[in-house]
Amino acid sequence: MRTPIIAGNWKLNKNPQETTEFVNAVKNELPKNTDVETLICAPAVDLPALIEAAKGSELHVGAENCYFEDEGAYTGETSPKVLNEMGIDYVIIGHSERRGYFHETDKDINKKAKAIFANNMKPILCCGESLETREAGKAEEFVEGQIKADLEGLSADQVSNMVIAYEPIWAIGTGKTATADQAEEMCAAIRKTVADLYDETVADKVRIQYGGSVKPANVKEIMSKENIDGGLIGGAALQPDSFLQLAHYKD
Ligand SMILES: O=C[C@H](O)COP(=O)(O)O
Repeated sequence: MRTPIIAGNWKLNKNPQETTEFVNAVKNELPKNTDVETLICAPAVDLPALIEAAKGSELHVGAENCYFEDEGAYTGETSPKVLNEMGIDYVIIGHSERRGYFHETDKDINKKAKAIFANNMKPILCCGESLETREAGKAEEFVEGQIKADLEGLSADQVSNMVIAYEPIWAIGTGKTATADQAEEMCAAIRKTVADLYDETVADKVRIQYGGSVKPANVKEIMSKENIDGGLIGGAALQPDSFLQLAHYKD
């Protein structure tokens, strides 16, 4: 039985004070972790405020990115070792905005996944195709390639415990959601890729989220699909009311 995970990805939004205000507004209203796991992934500068405000609540805390080295001469990067020491649970890797704007490759993403596990945190691995790739009928093939490259060398136990987020680029921040059936079809294909690379047990355990214009109005239908175990949500996770509605999609 996979526990659903509703995660906010704040991207480059909010300062530490706004972070504290958000968490204080939601923390006593969240579902029990055993029912629906909730998570906020915030910019690195907001993480101390996020961790402090979330203490003792059901809310998990995550980073939006990290580097693959723990320390050294890497100006401007964020250490996975320090994220773990701070109390971070999850780190997003491979978001299409990082692949696109910051030229991150599957090799970088694979190294980051290994560094995150080495530091006792869990990666949320994003994958997803462009509109052009989808219209060429190559979405499954493209995402399968990303998954194979990004998971290379990870153990069955590691993959069982991570999260994969399917985020079609054409649905991010555009208001254009993939239909629940399109999202389910791709999440099922990702689970099959994991089964082919590992086995059915691993595929059955790994949690797969959908991301791309998820909002309170469509979350229930998306979450009703067999292979969708959660949402990775940008815009609709910025306001406490909206985040709480997403977290309580079962009610
Ligand atoms: O990581 C989150 C996704 O990029 C989705 O963003 P969005 O919910 O604003 O479309």
